Amino acid sequence: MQEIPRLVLNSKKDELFASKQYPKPFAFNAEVAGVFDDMVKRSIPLYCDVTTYLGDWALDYYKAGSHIYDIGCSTGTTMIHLAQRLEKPVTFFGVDNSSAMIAKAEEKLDHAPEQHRYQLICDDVMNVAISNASVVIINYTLQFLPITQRLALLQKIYDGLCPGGILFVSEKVRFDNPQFQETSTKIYEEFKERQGYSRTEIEKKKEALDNVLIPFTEQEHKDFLGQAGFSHCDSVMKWNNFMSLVAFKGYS
Ligand SMILES: Nc1ncnc2c1ncn2[C@@H]1O[C@H](C[S@+](CC[C@H]([NH3+])C(=O)[O-])CC(=O)[O-])[C@@H](O)[C@H]1O
Ligand SMILES: O=C(O)C(=O)Cc1ccccc1
Repeated sequence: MQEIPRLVLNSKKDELFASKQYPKPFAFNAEVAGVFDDMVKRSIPLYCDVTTYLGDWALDYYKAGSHIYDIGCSTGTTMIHLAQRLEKPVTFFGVDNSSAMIAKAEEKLDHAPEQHRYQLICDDVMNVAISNASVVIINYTLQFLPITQRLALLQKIYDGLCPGGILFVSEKVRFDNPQFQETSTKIYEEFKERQGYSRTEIEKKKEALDNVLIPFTEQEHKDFLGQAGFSHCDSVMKWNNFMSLVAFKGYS
């Protein structure tokens, strides 16, 4: 059994929405990149657990010499974590359209293990070719893409995966039932308060994210993954309104 390394998280404290100047609408600019590691750790329930857990899945499905894509790689936390755990050599592709995030990822990858190759691509994922992939990760990123692009992206990922490869998807999700949606929102906001965010910070970020982060329901994710061609998919982790799914590309 493998020891799990600690995640490399190093940013300033996120106090963006406590200040007068904050990104509205929300954008992945230099200010956000500068506090991002703290922001995700305190805003996404089980963020560290999900990241180490996807490593457990990757270990079972990755192939030597294949490509591993992290779509919406932000500051490179997932890539460096995987790189530390995968022994056979692979090529990592970190894709993000925020130059501020890519700059942070470059710094983090300075200390990455040497058996792998790393390529950071600063571009919209819709412009990036995907090929020879054994594992593709898209964590908390599909939710920021225009809904009209989401199926096309999943199809492109499917086409770029080798048979037997997996896609690991994590997202904030919405509940169909309005009462469940209301309760889960309340529970999520209490989670944020326990993480040290004030009511004002929570409200201001919520406004900034309106129409920027558009969550699907669990069923919508499963439908889209099926339509994209995946032979099966399942939810593998869920906390209230955040979840992870794994989709498998079959051999036929
Ligand atoms: N069209 C796009 N093309 C490329 N990148 C994009 C696009 N839209 C948004 N992004 C990028 O997707 C990332 C989403 S954050 C991912 C966290 C990471 N996965 C993590 O597990 O640490 C999630 C969050 O902040 O909630 C940002 O860095 C955007 O710049
Ligand atoms: O959905 C929210 O309210 C969040 O705060 C999630 C989030 C985390 C990091 C960047 C953007 C959104």
